[in-house]
Amino acid sequence: MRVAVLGAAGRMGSTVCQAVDAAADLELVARVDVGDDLAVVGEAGADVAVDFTVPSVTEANVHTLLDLGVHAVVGTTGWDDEALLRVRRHLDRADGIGVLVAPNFALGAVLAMAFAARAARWFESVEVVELHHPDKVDAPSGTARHTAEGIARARRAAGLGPVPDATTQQLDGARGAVVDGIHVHAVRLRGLVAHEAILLGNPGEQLTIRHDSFDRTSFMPGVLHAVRSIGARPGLTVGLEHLLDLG
Ligand SMILES: NC(=O)c1ccc[n+]([C@@H]2O[C@H](COP(=O)([O-])OP(=O)(O)OC[C@H]3O[C@@H](n4cnc5c(N)ncnc54)[C@H](O)[C@@H]3O)[C@@H](O)[C@H]2O)c1
Ligand SMILES: O=C(O)C1=N[C@H](C(=O)O)CCC1
Repeated sequence: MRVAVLGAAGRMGSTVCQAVDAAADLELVARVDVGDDLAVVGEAGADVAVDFTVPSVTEANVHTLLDLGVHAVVGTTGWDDEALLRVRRHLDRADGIGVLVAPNFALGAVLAMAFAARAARWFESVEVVELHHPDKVDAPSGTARHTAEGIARARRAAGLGPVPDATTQQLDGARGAVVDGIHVHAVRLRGLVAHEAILLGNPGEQLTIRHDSFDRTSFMPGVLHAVRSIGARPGLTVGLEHLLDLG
């Protein structure tokens, strides 16, 4: 399978290039970064392109890949519902092409999100804390947003109301961001890579579900699994969990 990497000079993109190069069944045919014409992806005959660029350009990259007839595995975060809908509509005109947008490719992170959604209905309170390196451009993380959305969906399905919060006087930002009614807090600290803790609270107890990525190699098995799988998944898929049999 022929693979192109967009954002190839970046922290994730360079790691993906190494992982693809090391895979016997995959061939790295194009490394794309700022200033490069995406046409090279088609000229190189890529079957799949992996996008680890920046939030401001990733949607445009995906539309170009669809025009080239290339499947896309997208790890870049910052996606909102409107952008996903535009890609979904473009896919209606791109027969057989698959796009996966996944905020986190680490198996442990995907499991942590699934565990949090399963636990959510049993707890009065839930908040999400994400912790990353200070070179990250977006906050909160795509993983935290996806986590909060899954928790909120589970709480709604169980008929739960809003999480309790008596705050009426605060400094701006003190309660973090709010994603679907779930408070999300972002820490940026030198020495960190990617970490998330989901805090679920009831009278007299707390359940903490935590995932840590200490190295970007943690994301690679998920990325390669997606590269190998996307050709059989036409349309838009959001979240690596849909490519895993989590039971
Ligand atoms: N899904 C996951 O598992 C996962 C894991 C880590 C990071 N991420 C996300 O991936 C993205 C990249 O993270 P990073 O740490 O590698 O960032 P980075 O800044 O190290 O890398 C981004 C790369 O994209 C390049 N780039 C910018 N504009 C471009 C364009 N128009 N075309 C091609 N390349 C372009 C930059 O020059 C840079 O080399 C972020 O959105 C981050 O949140 C996702
Ligand atoms: O390093 C980053 O940037 C990461 N971004 C993703 C996110 O925003 O959730 C995944 C974790 C690492």
